[in-house]
Amino acid sequence: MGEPKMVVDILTLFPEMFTGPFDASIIKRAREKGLVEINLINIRDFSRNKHRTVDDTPYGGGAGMVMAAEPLFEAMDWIRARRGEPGRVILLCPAGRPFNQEVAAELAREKHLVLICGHYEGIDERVAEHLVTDEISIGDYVLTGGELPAMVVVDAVCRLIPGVLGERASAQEESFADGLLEYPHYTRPREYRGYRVPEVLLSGHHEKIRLWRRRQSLLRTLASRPDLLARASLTGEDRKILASVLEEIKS
Ligand SMILES: Nc1nonc1C(=O)N[C@@H]1CC[C@H](O)C1
Repeated sequence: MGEPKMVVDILTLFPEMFTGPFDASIIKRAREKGLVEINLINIRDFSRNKHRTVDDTPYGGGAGMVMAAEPLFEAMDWIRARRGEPGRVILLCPAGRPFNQEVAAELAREKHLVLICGHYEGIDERVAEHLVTDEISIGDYVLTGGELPAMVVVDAVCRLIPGVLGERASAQEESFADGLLEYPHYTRPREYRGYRVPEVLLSGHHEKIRLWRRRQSLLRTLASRPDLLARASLTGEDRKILASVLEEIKS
């Protein structure tokens, strides 16, 4: 097995949270194929006191606990000693850059990512100031820890690594790559409880099917995410399809 295409070191207090998602399906296969190496590193192993504490009360008072800097600095020293300077050191937090497909594609080009999963009220600011290169948020809500966000980021990034999805990469990538939502998918049977598959998909007419799918992507994006449509890279054909859709709506 050659060098993995990507190494992800995850600093977490709960490594056991990751066994399920990373030992199944596509991520599992990517690891077995040696396309990605995921190392779960327990922050508590780098605590330098006999009670193995990793948090403490906040300076300035206030409720809750703060994750201490020392174990994270020590863990980063250990990572650097083993594998050199990571490409990115990512802190998952609500204040971070909103995670999306573009960010996933950017991270998928890196050789070595470190993800830091926070807990408690937050992490000593010296970690963000002196260790972190990127703060990323998976959405505007507050979770109990950074582990689920880390799984989301790893999932979205790993599937973009060449060879992970194999030949199945196509459709989802194409549609999101140009910023549109996916067209609807159908499989056997042709009719189920009276619900039929659109005739065009049974026609074997590839050009009609391509056009129908593109129209569906445009319609869905227009209806659910007009903001994406405004930013999407549309072709002349797309604009014609949209014009005809808007005509139909008006009539
Ligand atoms: N939304 C998010 N996207 O990334 N991370 C989060 C998030 O809610 N993190 C928690 C906040 C306090 C605790 O430290 C962990």
